[in-house]
Amino acid sequence: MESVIVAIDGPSGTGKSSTSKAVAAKLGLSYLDTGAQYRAITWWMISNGVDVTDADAVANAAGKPVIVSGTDPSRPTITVDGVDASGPIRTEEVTSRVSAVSAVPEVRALITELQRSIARGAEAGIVVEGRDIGTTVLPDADLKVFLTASPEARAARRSGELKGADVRATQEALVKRDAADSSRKTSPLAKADDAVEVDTTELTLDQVIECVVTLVEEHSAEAESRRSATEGAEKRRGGK
Ligand SMILES: Nc1ncnc2c1ncn2[C@@H]1O[C@H](COP(=O)(O)OP(=O)(O)O)[C@@H](O)[C@H]1O
Ligand SMILES: Nc1ccn([C@@H]2O[C@H](COP(=O)(O)OP(=O)(O)O)[C@@H](O)[C@H]2O)c(=O)n1
Repeated sequence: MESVIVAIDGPSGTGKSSTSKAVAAKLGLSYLDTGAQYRAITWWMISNGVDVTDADAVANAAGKPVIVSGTDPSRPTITVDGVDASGPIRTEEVTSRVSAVSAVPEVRALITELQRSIARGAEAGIVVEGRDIGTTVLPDADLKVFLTASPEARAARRSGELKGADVRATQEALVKRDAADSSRKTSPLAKADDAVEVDTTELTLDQVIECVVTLVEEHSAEAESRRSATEGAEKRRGGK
C-alpha cells in the first residue's frame, strides 16, 4: 500500500483513540493522538503555576515545554521536557482545563506545526486523531473520517473507563467540553466538508475499526487504479 494520511476527528468518547490505534496497527501506519499533546501542554502550564484562564500568560509560556510524541500504535508515548506524561495528562484536573489552553491561538499554532512535522516524517503513512485534523492540520489528508455518537453513549463509554464515575456528571462535563471546543474562534471542532461521517452509537468498536479499514483500502485501490490509468495513457502517447 502507498503511504496514506488518515485524519480522524470528532468529539470526546466517539472512539477516535481506540479506532485510530487499531486501524494504524492493522495497516502498518504510525499513529498520533493530538489530544494528548494539548493535554501535555495543559499539564505543563498547571505544573508551572501558569493561570490557564489568563490567555496572555498561556500564550507567553506556550513555547517553553518540549513535547515529544511516540507514534507506534502498539505503544504510544508522550513526554514533556523528557518526563513521561502519559499518566498525569489523564487526570480530571487536566481534562477540565484543557479546552481553555487549547483555545489559545499561540498554543494551536505551535502544536499544529509539531503535528504537521510528525505527519511529514511518517514514511509509511499515519493516522492522526483530534478535533481539527481534517479542517486545519492536514486539509490534504487522503481520507477524513468524522466520528459521532449520542452524548448518552459517549458518557457511558467514558464512565466505564473512569471507575466509579457518575454517568450524569461525566455527560455534563463532556457536553460542556464539546461546546467549548466547538465554539472557540481558532480551529474549532468541526467536520470537514469532505469527511465521511460515521455514527458509532449503535456500532461495536470492531465494527467501527472494520469500517475505517475498508474506507482506507477503498481509497488506496482507487488511487492505484487512477495511477495505472495515467501510466497506461502516457505509455500510449509515447507510442510504446
Ligand atoms: N463503538 C464503541 N462501542 C463501545 N465502546 C466503545 C466504542 N468505541 C470506543 N469505545 C470505548 O469507549 C471509550 C472511549 O473511546 P476512545 O477511543 O478513547 O474515544 P475518544 O478518543 O473519541 O475520546 C473506550 O473505553 C473505548 O474502548
Ligand atoms: N486536534 C485537537 C485535539 C484535541 N484538542 C483539545 O484537547 C482536548 C483533549 O482531547 P482528547 O482527544 O484527549 O479528549 P478525549 O476525547 O480523549 O476526551 C479537547 O477537549 C480539545 O480541547 C484540540 O483542541 N484539538
